[in-house]
Amino acid sequence: MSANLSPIDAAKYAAARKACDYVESGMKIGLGTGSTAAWLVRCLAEMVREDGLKITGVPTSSRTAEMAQAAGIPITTLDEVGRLDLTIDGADEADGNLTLIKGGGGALLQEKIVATASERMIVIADTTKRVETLGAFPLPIEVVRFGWKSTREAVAEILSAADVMDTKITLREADGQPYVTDEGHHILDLHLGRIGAPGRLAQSLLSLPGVVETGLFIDICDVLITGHGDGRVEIRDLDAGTVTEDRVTLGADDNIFRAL
Ligand SMILES: O=C[C@H](O)[C@H](O)[C@H](O)COP(=O)(O)O
Repeated sequence: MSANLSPIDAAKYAAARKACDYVESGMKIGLGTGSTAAWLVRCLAEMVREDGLKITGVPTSSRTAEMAQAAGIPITTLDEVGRLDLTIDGADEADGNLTLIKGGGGALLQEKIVATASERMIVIADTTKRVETLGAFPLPIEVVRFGWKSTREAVAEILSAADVMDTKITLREADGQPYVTDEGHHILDLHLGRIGAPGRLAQSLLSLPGVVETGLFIDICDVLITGHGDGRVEIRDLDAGTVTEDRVTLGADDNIFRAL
């Protein structure tokens, strides 16, 4: 390999590079947020620069917007384009039905809006994200700042009756302060251990007025591309009902590694 990528970064890169096979000139693409999505932005930027790929990106966070802009990917807003061809994003966990936990990076609300405005959503991940049952990763929920403590109490009540293993709730912080999302909300992280019924839990949480959105993505993701550190990728396509394997060459793309 041309750069000293850790196996986890190589896996993320492999998944992101494979996802680029689904991108065609002229497409409007939702650009995800996080360290895996950052690889996608680098790969797409390279295709724009070197292959003349013509795409318009709709970023799912201010961080991704800055990165895409700096990398030379033309970006616009969701309101400008309305509907997208494809969104490619990372995830914190994905189960066999491609139900996801997202929001580890705090961008779940914009990510869900962009993904649901897309014809297709592809999730790119390393193998650590693939789980049998969701819930080992704390479930982020975005809550309105006003009265967030009351919302936390109401969430605790819901959890006490839910099919989960643990019920601890923490307010996400950044630099010792409550974290504020791009949309001006707080995030509560729900440490549940195991989520037995994701759909029911999401519905109950969304019934609370202070809860804006949950990090549970249900029936949104169409394709999961899981990358391995040696360049192997597994492509699980729900629509096609197929699981296929492929390999991404690591090290052939010097420019992308130099751009790190
Ligand atoms: O809010 C952040 C997003 O949902 C990310 O896509 C998710 O946290 C995965 O991030 P990473 O690729 O850095 O593990």
